[in-house]
Amino acid sequence: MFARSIIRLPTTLSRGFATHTGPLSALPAALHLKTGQSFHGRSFGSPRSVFGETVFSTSITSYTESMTDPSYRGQILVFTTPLIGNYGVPSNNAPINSQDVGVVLESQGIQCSAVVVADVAEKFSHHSAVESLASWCRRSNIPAITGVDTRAITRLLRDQGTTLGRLAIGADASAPAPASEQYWDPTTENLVDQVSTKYPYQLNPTGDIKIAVLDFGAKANILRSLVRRNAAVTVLPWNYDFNSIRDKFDGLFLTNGPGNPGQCMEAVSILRKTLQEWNKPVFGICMGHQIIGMAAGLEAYRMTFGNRGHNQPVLALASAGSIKAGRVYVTSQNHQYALKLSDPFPQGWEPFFINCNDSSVEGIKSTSESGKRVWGVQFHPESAGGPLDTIEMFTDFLDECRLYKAENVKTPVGITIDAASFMMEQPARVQVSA
Ligand SMILES: NC(=O)CC[C@H](N)C(=O)O
Repeated sequence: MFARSIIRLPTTLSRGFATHTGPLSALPAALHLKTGQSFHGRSFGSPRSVFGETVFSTSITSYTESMTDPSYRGQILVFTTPLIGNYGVPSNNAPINSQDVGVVLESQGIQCSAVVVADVAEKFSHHSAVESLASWCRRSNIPAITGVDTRAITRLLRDQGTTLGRLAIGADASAPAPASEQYWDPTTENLVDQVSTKYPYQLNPTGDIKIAVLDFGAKANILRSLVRRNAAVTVLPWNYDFNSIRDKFDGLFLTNGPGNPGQCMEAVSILRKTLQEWNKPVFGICMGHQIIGMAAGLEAYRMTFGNRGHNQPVLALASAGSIKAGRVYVTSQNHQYALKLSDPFPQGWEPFFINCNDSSVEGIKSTSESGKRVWGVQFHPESAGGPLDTIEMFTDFLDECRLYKAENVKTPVGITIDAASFMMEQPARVQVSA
């Protein structure tokens, strides 16, 4: 349905651009859904078949960032934008310096299980591109399908909800679809444990404010956004006993992460204790926000098809820092779960943002009377990709940490974190994610 001619630039337009063509394989491919529907097309990635949870994203750009976002772990990612791959894939090697988080994209490599596109661009053109989407998928062992009607798939997923699927490649594509009990459900596993760092590590150790990060599968741009604002960041495994070392830090940050937050109850109990006994600022994004909410006494539930895209409008219900009550911010999102809007809200907490499309809870905060400084947002202020409407929330959080540190003489001003005193044995270079 999407004419192949739309990816052929007239020679006058393409002249002067570095354009490249990646040969596509002729292997057949099929996307099977557990609910019985199948879509047939051509393979352009690795020649292997996978199971996964089939989700769609409405983002029109940043396929490289989405595919490397660890929150997509276990998922077959359907792009609703018809032409994907036209600007290729950049090198993921960041220059080594003190503010380096080690990667250009959102983690070390592709995190989703597979990708589904209507029309993969065989030609790509961008000054930073080093390879085509097809070659990146093949090199990363990630299967991919093109030539399928992604509008029809998306309409199905919107009606029946996120659905377990199988991307079958080659001979598997012509074989019958798997029986419904054969579909693997990634949410039954603790995906966070697969992508969280196994060892603590530090970034920008000379920064002026010491922030601990509980890593549920951090997007690199969250770490960059903290480091670029001069935070000294210590990244900890998701279930690290933070309370045993919390006095070394001026603030705590909880990252995004894949799967069901119910798999992370260990982190919920650690945080519950932190919130009861510690008054320093705490900020969480997406999975981090869900963990904060659960520790505060709210319930998390699974949405029908979640929110994945870069144009989700959220209404601020309260003012804090750069955020003004009554304003609508356009946000980047990738989530399947959300916090339930309870009435009344747990004591000491209030809703912070609400989604303008589906009224889901998009943020919570501690009330000013509570004496706490805690925020969680369901959306991604760090973007990558998406709009930067709420990026200053990182500055707000670090400003609060600096203020608290300045006002409380008992905070560890001048204490140098002796990493060896609490870190496990670790390799020389620890990856941001598995
Ligand atoms: N981006 C995220 O952190 C996603 C959180 C959680 N895995 C969800 O789907 O709701």
